[in-house]
Amino acid sequence: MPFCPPVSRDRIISTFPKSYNPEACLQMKDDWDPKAKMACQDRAALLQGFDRLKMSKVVVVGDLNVGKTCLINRFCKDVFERDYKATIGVDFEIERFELSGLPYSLQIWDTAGQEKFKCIASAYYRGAQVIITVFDMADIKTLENTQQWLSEALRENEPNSCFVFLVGTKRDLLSAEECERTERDAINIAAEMNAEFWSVSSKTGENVQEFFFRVAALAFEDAILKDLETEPSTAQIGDGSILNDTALENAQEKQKKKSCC
Ligand SMILES: Nc1nc2c(ncn2[C@@H]2O[C@H](COP(=O)(O)OP(=O)(O)OP(=O)(O)O)[C@@H](O)[C@H]2O)c(=O)[nH]1
Repeated sequence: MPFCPPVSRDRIISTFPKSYNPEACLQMKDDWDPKAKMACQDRAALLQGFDRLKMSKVVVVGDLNVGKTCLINRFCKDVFERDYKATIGVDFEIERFELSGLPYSLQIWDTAGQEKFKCIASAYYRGAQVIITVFDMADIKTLENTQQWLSEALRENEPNSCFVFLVGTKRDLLSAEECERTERDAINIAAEMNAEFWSVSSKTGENVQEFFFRVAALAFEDAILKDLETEPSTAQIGDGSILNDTALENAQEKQKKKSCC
């Protein structure tokens, strides 16, 4: 099995993360899908699915200056940069988690919002499991543009293959009333986009970790369920049947050969 260093304690997700607002969420449930849960509990499912389960691609899009880079940096590095530095083309971070006892990573792509870099950035939309469309809660025009950003990102991906999130940043700049009004508008747009809505501040860190944990949990569970659909042998193992030692050794042997190749 490939070497995998331990995940830091604050990236261990053991319970299913809640949505920000039940009016605009992608899943109402408060626990993992039972099938996915069983597959995770099974050591053989870990070994067989390791290659494909380890990483999901997340693409972050939205107008320039809305706070995409700050959102990613707050989560991945716990820093906030006050001065604006435009992203040139794309950049990415890899963030490692442990979910239900399994290692899992998000590859988070930060794309440029500036028009002149759009053609470079859009080349990286393909193969996304998650699309995060970002707007600035203090600049309502940027909310109106999110649907355009989403359709451009979706165009590069298979239909119904992506989870979509709509994230409002800079909530620290708004009064409670302004925040409520903007969130109401955003929830309506999220419904049209079939997206889950979150309202965050990268400056204060409010809701940032909760948001990315939610992204990781939904993408991870989806990856496991898709894996069970495409590989019936894994599904059988995931049914909870107890493996005997020979079956487990065979699975380990198979995994060794895969990593070797
Ligand atoms: N007050 C406040 N300012 C923020 C927040 N997030 C970002 N900013 C500021 O907004 C500006 C733009 O942030 P970026 O993260 O660079 O914006 P971007 O969307 O990545 O911009 P492009 O790279 O051009 O696409 C910076 O000056 C940040 O300091 C926030 O939550 N609160």
